[in-house]
Amino acid sequence: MHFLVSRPVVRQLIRSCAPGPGDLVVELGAGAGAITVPLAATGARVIAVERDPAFTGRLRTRLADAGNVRVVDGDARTIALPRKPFLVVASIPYSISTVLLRRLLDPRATALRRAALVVEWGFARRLTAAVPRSAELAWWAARFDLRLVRRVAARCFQPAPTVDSAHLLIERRPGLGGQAGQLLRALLDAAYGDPHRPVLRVVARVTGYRPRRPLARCGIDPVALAGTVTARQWAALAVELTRSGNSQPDAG
Ligand SMILES: C[S@@+](CC[C@H](N)C(=O)[O-])C[C@H]1O[C@@H](n2cnc3c(N)ncnc32)[C@H](O)[C@@H]1O
Repeated sequence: MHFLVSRPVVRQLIRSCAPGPGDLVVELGAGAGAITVPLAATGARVIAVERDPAFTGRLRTRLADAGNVRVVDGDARTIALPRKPFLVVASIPYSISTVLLRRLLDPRATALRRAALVVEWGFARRLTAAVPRSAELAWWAARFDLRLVRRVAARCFQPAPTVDSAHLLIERRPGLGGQAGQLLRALLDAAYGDPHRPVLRVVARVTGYRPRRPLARCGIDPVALAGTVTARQWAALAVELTRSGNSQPDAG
């Protein structure tokens, strides 16, 4: 494991997520508390999850006076996540990054609002590609704004990893719950199932008609291939079609 030793990186990470009193923040993989301690100082309610009992013991001692932190012995891959809105600030183990992102971003009913994460650089690049390479990544990137804030050099950790990391900021996009979310899923499944077909035709298969105007409003060229549409454009299209009541197969 690689532990953060750069205070500026920790400060920037926490600041980007902007937790404060009244917020619930989950930290996944708290280690010795490099993030947990300054996180507690924001006044937010903190749940610090760590599976190594040697760390959780030390953390409880270190944070004995902080009434707003709960240290939880548990596995971040399986522990129950809050049902009410929450934030995540964490430097997550590289080896379980996909599992954790899946847990946070996949479920339709996820209560995640915002997350500031330190992840492996290449992983962050894949997540933040304008045109995601799979339907799963597109689902994440369309419902959440995934932003690579900055590179975090290997020397900011101890022991230093062989690759650099990245500060990743995740923010939920508004308007993609309920019907819009359902439509988005259908659009992405259709597009990633047939990425070499013109987007107008792929979308028409889902909506039952050719929505030229909504596509234009979202800056999508109707003859572009479905596999070249950006996550941001898919998000805008799902919202636009839902807003204009044109998402049903028999509309238009
Ligand atoms: C990359 S270190 C980060 C530690 C600390 N947050 C820091 O920045 O210095 C990851 C931490 O996650 C813990 N960890 C690894 N796998 C875990 C899992 N499945 N569930 C909970 N914690 C885990 C490790 O014990 C380690 O303390």
